[in-house]
Amino acid sequence: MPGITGRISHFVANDVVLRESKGPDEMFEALQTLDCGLERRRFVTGTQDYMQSFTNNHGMPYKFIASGDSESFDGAPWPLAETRSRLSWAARLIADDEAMDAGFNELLTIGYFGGQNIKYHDDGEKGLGETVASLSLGYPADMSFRVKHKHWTGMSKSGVFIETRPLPGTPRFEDRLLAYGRMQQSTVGEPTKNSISAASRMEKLRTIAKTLKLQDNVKDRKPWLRLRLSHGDMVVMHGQQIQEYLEHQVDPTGVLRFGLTARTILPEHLKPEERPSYEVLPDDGHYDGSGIKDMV
Ligand SMILES: O=C(O)CCC(=O)C(=O)O
Repeated sequence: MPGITGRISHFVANDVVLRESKGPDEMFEALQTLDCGLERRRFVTGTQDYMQSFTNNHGMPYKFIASGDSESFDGAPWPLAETRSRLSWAARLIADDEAMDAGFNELLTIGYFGGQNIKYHDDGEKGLGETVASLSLGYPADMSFRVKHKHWTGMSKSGVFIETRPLPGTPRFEDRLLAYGRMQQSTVGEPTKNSISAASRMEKLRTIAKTLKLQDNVKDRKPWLRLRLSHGDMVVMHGQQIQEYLEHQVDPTGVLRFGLTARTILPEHLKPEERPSYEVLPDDGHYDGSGIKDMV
């Protein structure tokens, strides 16, 4: 993606993948018959509202927008460990680094029924690894990515110029890039030739937003990327900047879909009381894509 270090990869399932043993067809069937403990959970934001869709979480706890306990992969319905293994395999192909050696340690399952969806958000919470992958089962869905509000307009909602490199294609890109470069050269600290106080820096950032006539106008902000996720497809998002600059939403097109998303929760970011009582072992790596390799 222009200006962003990172990759979004779409793995399109073919008939071999769909029909293989423990593949998406069997998983979809099983998720409808096994008790997966899907439930509507409350948002963690203090409201008493429930999320529309039905969720559960396995492996390390994920401090998601919805509250609720996490459960061990041991004893979980088989499609969940199978999904973890497939997503870890896909992510290793994209993220060729040690961080993926143990595979993902967390899996969030979302069941979407008639008309439910997940609105724009990012998966860049503190304490997450920089690779996130998901598997789609059931009705197709549209996954859309768009530039976040502040990165689109170039300023915060209170009118302060933001100090991150602008993305090509966003309003006033050239001017913002120049202003960004200049601001990078001045530091906050003891007054020196290049240094200014925090208060005058803030004032300067407001002035830049006004001078550049940045507008809090997002009507031209169309999705930058739209993927039609069919049954069995996987998506791997790799790179912290994808989550920093972009947000995504997922809109199922039919009455029943499961979206299973795996992440790496960095244990050092969990408080002792947040750690699970069970051990989350590395993924056993049993899925190796051999069904597809055998075709070639
Ligand atoms: O349903 C999906 O495919 C993805 C859900 C999602 O965006 C998330 O868990 O962050």
